[in-house]
Amino acid sequence: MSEAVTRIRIGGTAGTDPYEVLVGRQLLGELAGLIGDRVKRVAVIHPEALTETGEALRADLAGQGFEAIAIQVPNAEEAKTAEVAAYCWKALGQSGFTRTDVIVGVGGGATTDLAGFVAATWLRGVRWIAVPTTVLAMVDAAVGGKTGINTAEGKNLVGAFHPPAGVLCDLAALDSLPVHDYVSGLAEVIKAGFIADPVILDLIEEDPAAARTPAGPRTAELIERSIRVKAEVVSADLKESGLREILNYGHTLGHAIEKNERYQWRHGAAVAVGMHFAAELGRLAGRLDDATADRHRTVLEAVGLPLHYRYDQWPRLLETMKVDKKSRGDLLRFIVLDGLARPTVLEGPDPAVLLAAYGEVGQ
Ligand SMILES: NC(=O)c1ccc[n+]([C@@H]2O[C@H](COP(=O)([O-])OP(=O)(O)OC[C@H]3O[C@@H](n4cnc5c(N)ncnc54)[C@H](O)[C@@H]3O)[C@@H](O)[C@H]2O)c1
Ligand SMILES: O=C(O)C(=O)C[C@@H](O)[C@H](O)[C@H](O)COP(=O)(O)O
Ligand SMILES: [Zn+2]
Repeated sequence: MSEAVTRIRIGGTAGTDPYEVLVGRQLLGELAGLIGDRVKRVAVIHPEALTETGEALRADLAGQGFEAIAIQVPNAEEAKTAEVAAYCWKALGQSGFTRTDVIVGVGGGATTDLAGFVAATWLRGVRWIAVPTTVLAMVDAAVGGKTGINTAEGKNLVGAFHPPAGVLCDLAALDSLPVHDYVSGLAEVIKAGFIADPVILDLIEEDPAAARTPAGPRTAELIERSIRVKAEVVSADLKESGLREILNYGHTLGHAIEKNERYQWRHGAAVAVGMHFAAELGRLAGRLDDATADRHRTVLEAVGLPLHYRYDQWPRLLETMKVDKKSRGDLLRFIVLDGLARPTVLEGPDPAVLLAAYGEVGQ
């Protein structure tokens, strides 16, 4: 595993400020520099599971002269609610947080999505820094500026594009991550492999058991390659006017499953089932070759991600998918593959083809 720090630059086009994603170990020394020396207050937003880390960060920042507060939020999707955002706004208000102050979001993707959203909305936007602590947050959620919360009607329905000022991926954080959460993050790594960088798939297939652990010899490479895929896409299309939609591969069904499970499934697990569905859809629509479609099953299964979901839930899933963010009016739109690393949009597929694709996924 590489001990060097890798720096991946994002953005800097179309009027957005560029920033860097740092990948390595013992990166927290970089935090104060990113915050900047004219800043008075810092709020560290962290989940319950990372109480010690959040408090240690707060104390360290206080020791460096910042007025630092820690805001503890619930774990996982419980944090992505309007109520929790309001709780954070209250904490910021009570600490006199101004436009020049900075939010640090430390945690998994749910925490960084919330922290970024709070930063986007407080005083119409303050700077924020992401310190992702899961594979999924490092390779995807903390990178690219999509922030948001869920509502009763669906996933990520309220949010803003608000890129961070920097992202610190300290690989040491992954050592405490439960294996279930580690593996869930691999779904987005595999997504990056199918949509843009097949070397990722080769590396996982070489040794799937090693891919399931932070101690694996390819951990840093898998994470860095996935970040580079995301970096390239979001640098070209921050606000999803076109290209960025490819990052939604597997998410149309995945988000519907998450909602159907009342957010008790991990995002990555739902996206894994969603990618299996998208592969079958691509195959049945005559776009995707059999070998690449089959490869979805083998690679997802090899790392322990799910491929199937309840067959009887199809009508409910279909209703939810109709209001996916990629839909336009009554037109359902899916990201499918024309081949390996050739993502494209499939618009308005025949309902019979959709059902047949779900026939491969449903059990
Ligand atoms: N904004 C984006 O572009 C984007 C991209 C992908 C996913 N997401 C969002 O990310 C979320 C999923 O993120 P996730 O998979 O990281 O899950 P998560 O944030 O729900 O974290 C999973 C669990 O692990 C805990 N945890 C986090 N880091 C830990 C650590 N180092 N050690 C021990 N426990 C730790 C969390 O508190 C939580 O209980 C979803 O809400 C998804 O919608 C957003
Ligand atoms: O960054 C993006 O764009 C993505 O689509 C990445 C996804 O992995 C991520 O789950 C994202 O939050 C989904 O966005 P949404 O706009 O479909 O809610
Ligand atoms: Zn995702």
